[in-house]
Order: sequence, then C-alpha cells, then structure tokens
Amino acid sequence: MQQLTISFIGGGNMAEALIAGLRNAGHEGAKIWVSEPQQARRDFLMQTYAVKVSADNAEVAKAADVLVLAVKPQQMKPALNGLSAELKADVTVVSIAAGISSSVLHEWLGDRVSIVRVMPNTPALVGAGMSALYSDADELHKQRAEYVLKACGESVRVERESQMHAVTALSGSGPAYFFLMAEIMKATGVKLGLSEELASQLAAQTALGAGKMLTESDRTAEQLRHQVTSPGGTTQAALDEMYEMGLPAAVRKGVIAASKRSEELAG
Ligand SMILES: NC(=O)C1=CN([C@@H]2O[C@H](COP(=O)(O)OP(=O)(O)OC[C@H]3O[C@@H](n4cnc5c(N)ncnc54)[C@H](O)[C@@H]3O)[C@@H](O)[C@H]2O)C=CC1
Ligand SMILES: O=C(O)[C@@H]1CCC=N1
Repeated sequence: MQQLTISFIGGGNMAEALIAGLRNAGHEGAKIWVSEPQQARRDFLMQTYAVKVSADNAEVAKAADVLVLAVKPQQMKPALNGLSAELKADVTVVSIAAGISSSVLHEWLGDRVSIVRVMPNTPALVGAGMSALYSDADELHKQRAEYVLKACGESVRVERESQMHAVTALSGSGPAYFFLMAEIMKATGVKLGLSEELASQLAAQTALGAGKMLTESDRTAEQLRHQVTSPGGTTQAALDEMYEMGLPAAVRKGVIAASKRSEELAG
C-alpha cells in the first residue's frame, strides 16, 4: 500500500521523537518531510533519519497528506502564515502544540481543514510514547493521526477538548517529573558513596522496572508501593520522610500548575 506523506512544520525535540517512531515502524524516509529554519537541525534530521528537509514551510505543507504542527505554541501563528492555500483538500492537520485549541487553529488555517489535536510525549523516541488525541473531524483523520502515534507507543482518544489540559499535565509533561526523580536519586546515591555510573544505572533501571510493573501488572500503583514497603523497613523510612517534606502536595501542585499553564497558552 502507498504510504502517506507525513510532513512536519518544525523539526525540534518532539518532531524528532515522532519521526524516529515512524522510521522504526518502517515508514519510508522519502515519505517524511520536515521544514525547519535551523540549518544544523535540518542536516541532523536528514542524516539521522534519511527524511526530506526544507527551510520552506509552504513546500513541505503542499506535499502533506498528514501535516504535523510541531513548533512551540508561541511560534505557531507566524509558522502557519500563508499555508492554508497550499494544503491538499483532504489533508489531516495534527497539532501537537500545548494549549492551542482547534478553534484557534481553524481561525489560522481556515474552516475547511480537518484538525486533530494530539498531546504526545518524548518517550515516543524509544517507542514508549503515550499520546492522547481529540478531534471532531471524520474518523479517517483520527485514524491517520493514530497511524503516526501508534508507531511511537500507545494512543488514546479523549471525548472533550477541555481534557487536553489535564492530559498535557500528566503525560505530556510527565516524563520530566520522572526524570527529575531519577536525577535526585542519582545525585543522592553519589553523595552516599556510589560512582556516577552506578548511581545512574540503579536509578534508570529502577524507573524502567517500576514503569513496566505499572503497565503490565494488574495491581494499582498504591498496591505496588505497599508490596515494596516492609513495615519498619527502609522504604517506610524513606516514604515517611518524603511525606513529611510535602512530596505529595508538591507533585499535586506541580501537575495543576502544568494544566493551568496549558489553559493560559490557549489564550
Ligand atoms: N517536548 C515535549 O516533551 C513535548 C512538546 N509538545 C509540543 O510540541 C511542540 C514542539 O515542542 P518541542 O519539540 O519541545 O520544541 P523545539 O523548540 O524542540 O522544536 C520546535 C522547532 O520548531 C522550529 N521552528 C521555529 N519557528 C519555526 C517556523 N516558523 N517554522 C518552522 N519551524 C520553526 C525551531 O527551530 C525548533 O527546531 C510544542 O508546541 C510543544 O507544546 C507536546 C508534547 C510533548
Ligand atoms: O513543556 C511544554 O510546554 C511541552 C508540552 C508538554 C511537554 N512539553
């Protein structure tokens, strides 16, 4: 079957994660186009993933069956300037930008385009992405977006566009919360006398193992935590201190701040 041409406006971190997923899933490099103003970034993407690159958004948009908008929210309006007239009639526009609503995208691209809003995350780079999508466009367009997302991990649909703020706060930004935890664990391991290399390995493999248990076991996070926590033992000592220092409140407030920021970006 003929593969769709998937074009990216913006070739930054998140575009790269999706491109890596698509290439690993067997999507041809010649059927992936990326427009990106930075020459060094274009060269890197072309050399690493054998994709087509350009500095011209219109050229890339024109070729697209699926057009992925992968610039920062603040960069979106200028990036889309003049693109509307270039698009194929049945193009699927997939926006991964935090905050920007479908109605704002329709204002910038016109009413006739089919828009799918998606919130992916960077673990897409290693095939372990978590994406959520919202769209009121036809099923075909949702399925095209899912084709991209499922090449990079799991994908779910949400029923209301307003839920995208919470999705962004959980899975979009979420990898950073776990990375911060790994950073702190590693640094503390070093303070306690481990080498950098060993402390990194212990933190990373523990994160992987905990993640696999969360996704593969039929137990809840709370049940899995109880399994590790022997009464009066080391884990209990750690968790008591973390609660005492306000870790749950800090995480709760952080997630809410991310959701609020997503609402602010929506304008
Ligand atoms: N990084 C992440 O974990 C996630 C990011 N997102 C969303 O993905 C989008 C991109 O984020 P990142 O990849 O992190 O940003 P990034 O800054 O790494 O990538 C943006 C790229 O767009 C390019 N660019 C700037 N102006 C442009 C223009 N006018 N035309 C074409 N390209 C242009 C930049 O040179 C840059 O390479 C954002 O809207 C963000 O909300 C969504 C989910 C997760
Ligand atoms: O930090 C951000 O705004 C983007 C959206 C979700 C993850 N990164």
